[in-house]
Amino acid sequence: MKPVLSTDEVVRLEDIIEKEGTSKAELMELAGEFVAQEVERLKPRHVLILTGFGNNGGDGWVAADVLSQKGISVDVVTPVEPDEIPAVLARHVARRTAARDVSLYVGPSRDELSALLEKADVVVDAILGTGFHGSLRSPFSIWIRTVNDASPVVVSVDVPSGLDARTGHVEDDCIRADRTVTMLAPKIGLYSGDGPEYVGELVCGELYEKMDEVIGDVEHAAEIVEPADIVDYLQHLPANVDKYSRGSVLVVAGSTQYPGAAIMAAKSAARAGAGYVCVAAPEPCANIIRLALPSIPVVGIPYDSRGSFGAAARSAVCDLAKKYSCVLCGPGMTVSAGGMDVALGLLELDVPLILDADALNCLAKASIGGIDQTPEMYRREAPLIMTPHYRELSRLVGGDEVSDLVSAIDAAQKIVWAAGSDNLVVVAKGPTTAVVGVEKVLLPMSGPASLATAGSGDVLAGILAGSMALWADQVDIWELLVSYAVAIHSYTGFAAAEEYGEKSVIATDLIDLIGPAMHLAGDEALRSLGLLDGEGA
Ligand SMILES: NC(=O)C1=CN([C@@H]2O[C@H](COP(=O)(O)OP(=O)(O)OC[C@H]3O[C@@H](n4cnc5c(N)ncnc54)[C@H](O)[C@@H]3O)[C@@H](O)[C@H]2O)[C@H](O)CC1
Ligand SMILES: [K+]
Repeated sequence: MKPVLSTDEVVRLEDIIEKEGTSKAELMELAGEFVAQEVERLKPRHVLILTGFGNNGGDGWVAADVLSQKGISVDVVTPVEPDEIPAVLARHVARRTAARDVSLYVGPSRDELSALLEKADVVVDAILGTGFHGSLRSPFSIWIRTVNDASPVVVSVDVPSGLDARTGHVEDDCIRADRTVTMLAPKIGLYSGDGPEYVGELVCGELYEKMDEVIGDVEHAAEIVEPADIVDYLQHLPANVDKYSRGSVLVVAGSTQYPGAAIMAAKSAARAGAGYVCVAAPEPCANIIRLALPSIPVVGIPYDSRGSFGAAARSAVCDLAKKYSCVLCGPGMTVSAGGMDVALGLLELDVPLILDADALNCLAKASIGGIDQTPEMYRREAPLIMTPHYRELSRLVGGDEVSDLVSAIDAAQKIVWAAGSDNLVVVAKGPTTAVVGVEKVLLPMSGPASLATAGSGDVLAGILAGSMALWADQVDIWELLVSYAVAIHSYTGFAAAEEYGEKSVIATDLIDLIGPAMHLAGDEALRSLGLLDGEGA
């Protein structure tokens, strides 16, 4: 797994590295050399480097120096003369570079900048890095707009200028990078909010050769889950399995209004590997589900006047639930008094439980001021996975704004820290999904935008349930198994987009692609471990 840091932790890491004997000036030299190396790979004849007032600019000045010494023609744009640059380290490297064979442009007009952009093969954006917050001031606001209008090939240093590296928020404009070369470790803002839209391809220059020895000394905002990390869950089934040893899932879901959600979740659980799946649904919609899923038994449950779970549903569901390896509750069940009772009843049982969709909305309704204010409601021994999207997550914590990855992680941590259990995981679903446990925040591979379609969450919940049933006995870190399920869901999105077209994917398409998605994930894992060459087995 690859660590992702907050900007505060990057500063702490730099201090630790300095204590170990590598100064910040040396880090800037290494950063600039790394940028130059990445730019050189694009084989430019003419490079334009835009620098700011701070150390991000310093990295750009070093890159200018290195590239010019390699015989590449380099123009450097700076807001002030090198002697007037306020940041000490950046001023030092700017003075040095200015004395070399580079062309300097101090505070160019918009037209002058446009002319420089026109002759550049590659533009290096070293205007603003982790020190940038708030709204853009002149001249950078104008520079950034001019660059984006010209749309050249852009390599951003550390962070695309204009992006707040703490949150991923873009207030005004932001450089649209083709590639972002980030230093030491990726910053959380590159994955949050507007970040993914501007970052382009992300490359990390670790710079410090003994990174492994120091990276554990700082807190990680999150960790990226790589294909090799989930390889354990991609193994073949042992030859001696039977349908019970593969694990069983009870899907507590559906209503007259939404029988389809129960159908999609149950079928996905079966496709994800569970040996036996059963649906418990309000009686009036049970037959529709039976017709759609001939291989899956459906138990009719007492219902209310709207065709949702009714007053007697709790005991019927809980009696059944005890017999399964894992229970998924929520898809399509609507928010009703009976549904609320069912969700609260399942929380009291000693069975691995996934709460999704309306089960979470029921929970939010049953608590005052957020579930984190009443952790006893969900404190339990058996594993509990909650899978809210950002809006459901906001409701769960009493209405806090959840609008991006950073605020989603904060909200999810409130929930898991209140209970303090290793067996509790919140999957904060969004453009970048975070898997949040007490100790770890994992970022599994994100899927394509095609996954943002109605019913996609029901498929994910089913994949998660099927995976839990199959692997429950062998799990060390629940966050990792959950990340595996999220990654498989992402792969179904890529496979479906390829087959049906990006905009045309509907949730039911994803279900039959769960198997192929596992193959894709398996191939990728083996390839990254060096056990598979080329396009696949
Ligand atoms: N961490 C590392 O691995 C290394 C990082 N390096 C680079 O240093 C920058 C961070 O440098 P810093 O000087 O702290 O900040 P910036 O260069 O990002 O910018 C500060 C500069 O920006 C101006 N500014 C701030 N807000 C605004 C605004 N709203 N509008 C306009 N201008 C603004 C302000 O004047 C400040 O002076 C990091 O990103 C890396 O690229 C090192 O090189 C070594 C390794
Ligand atoms: K930058």
